[in-house]
Amino acid sequence: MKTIDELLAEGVAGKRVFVRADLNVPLDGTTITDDGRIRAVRPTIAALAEAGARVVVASHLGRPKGTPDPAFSLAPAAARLGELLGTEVAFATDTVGESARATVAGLTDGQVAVIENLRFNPGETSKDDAERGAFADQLAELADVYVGDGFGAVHRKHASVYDLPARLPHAAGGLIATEVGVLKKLTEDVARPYAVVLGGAKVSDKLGVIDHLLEKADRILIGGGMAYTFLKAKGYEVGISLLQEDQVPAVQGYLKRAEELGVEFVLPVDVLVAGEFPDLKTKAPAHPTTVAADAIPADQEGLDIGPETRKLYADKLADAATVFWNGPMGVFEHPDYAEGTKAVAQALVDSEAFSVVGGGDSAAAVRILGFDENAFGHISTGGGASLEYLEGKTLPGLAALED
Ligand SMILES: Nc1ncnc2c1ncn2[C@@H]1O[C@H](COP(=O)(O)OP(=O)(O)OP(=O)(O)O)[C@@H](O)[C@H]1O
Ligand SMILES: O=C(O)[C@H](O)COP(=O)(O)O
Repeated sequence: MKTIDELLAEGVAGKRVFVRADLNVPLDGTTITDDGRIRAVRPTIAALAEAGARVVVASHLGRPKGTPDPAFSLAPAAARLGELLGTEVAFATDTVGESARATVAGLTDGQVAVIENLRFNPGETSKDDAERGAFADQLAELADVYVGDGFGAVHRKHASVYDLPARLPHAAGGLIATEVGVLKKLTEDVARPYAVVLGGAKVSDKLGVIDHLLEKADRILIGGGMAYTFLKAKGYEVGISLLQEDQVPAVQGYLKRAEELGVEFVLPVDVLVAGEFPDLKTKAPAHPTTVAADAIPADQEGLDIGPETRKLYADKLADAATVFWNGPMGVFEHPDYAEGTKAVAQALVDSEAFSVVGGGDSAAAVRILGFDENAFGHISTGGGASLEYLEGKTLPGLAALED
C-alpha cells in the first residue's frame, strides 16, 4: 500500500486528489453532534492542501436511498471541515453533475472542495458491478489521484471505496494507516482476558462477526439493540424491541458453541423499557421502567440495559486486559437511556485494560457523554469496519489500495 507520505514525496502540486473520507457524522437536524470523524481525516486533507493539491473530498452520510435527500446533505460536514482547516471549503451540490464538475474545475492549488453525499447516486452502493463501475468512471473524471482514508467505510464494496481506486493511482491516508496499526495488535498477541462488548442498532450487520470472535475473545458482553435477539434465543419474549428474528437460530448456535469453547457470554439481566421510542429531538422525559430481562411486557421496547446489568458489566470488564467495544448499550442520544453506555465507558476508564472503542455512534457517545478521549487506548472511526477487520475478512476498501 502506498502511504500518503510516499505520495506527498512524489509531489501532488496542481493535481486533483480525490479523498474518500468517512464524514458520516451524527446530526441533529443540520447540527453536527460529534465531529470526531471530520477531525480524524483533517490531517490528511490539510497535508494534501499544503502540498498544493486540489483536494476533492467525498463521503457518504447516513443511508439515503440512491436519490438526493436534503436530510442527508453533507453541507454541514463541509462547513465544519472548513472551520477545522481554517480555510474556505467549496461545496458541490451534486456528486458527478454540473455542480461537482464546475466546483472541481474552479479549484486552485491548495484549495479544498467537498462534493455532495455519494449515496445520492444509486451507483455508489449498487450490487451490480457495471452500475457501480459506471458511477466510478464518472467520479474518476473529477480527479488524477485517489487517497483512501474513509476507514469507517472500508468494509463496503461501494463505487467510491472499491471501484474508483482501481481507476486512478492511489494511496492510503494517514487515518487508515493508524486504524489498521491499532487493530492489527488485537488480531495478533492480544493480552488476556480479552473482552468484547457489542451493542448498537446495526444488528444484522454485526451478528456475523460473533462467530469469529468466539475463537478470539474470552468474554462477550451484549447490549444495545443486539441484546434482544440473544434474549429471544434464550427463549425470553422481547415485546416490541429491536429483533432480528431470522438470526435467532444462528444466535442459539453461538450460545452453544461459546459453552463448548469456554467463552463467557454475558447478557443483560435487566433492561429499561417503554411503550415507544423516545423523542430524540425534544428529549422529552421518556419515563422508562426497569424490568427483568425475562419479563419484558409484550407492548414494551427495551431501550437500555438496566442498573443490575450496569453493575454486572462493570464487574466483567474490571479485570480485562484488552477490551474492544462497538455499539452503544442503549439509545444514549436520550438522557433517560444513556446510563448503560456511560457505565461501560466508565468501566473502561477505570480499568487498566487496553481499550479500543469502535464505531461512529460509539465514539460519539463517549465524547457526547463527557468522557476524555485520552482515557481510552484508541477511539476508532470504524464500527462495522473494525469488527470486520478483527474478523480477518478482506476489506474491499483496503484490498483496493493494495497494489
Ligand atoms: N435497544 C436499542 N434499540 C434501538 N436502538 C438502539 C438500542 N440501543 C442502541 N441503539 C442505537 O444504536 C445506534 C448505534 O448503533 P450502530 O450499530 O450504528 O453503532 P456504531 O457505533 O455507530 O457503529 P457503526 O460505525 O458501524 O455504525 C444509536 O443511534 C443508538 O440509539
Ligand atoms: O457509520 C459507519 O459505520 C460507516 O460510516 C459506514 O456506514 P454504513 O454502515 O451505512 O455503510
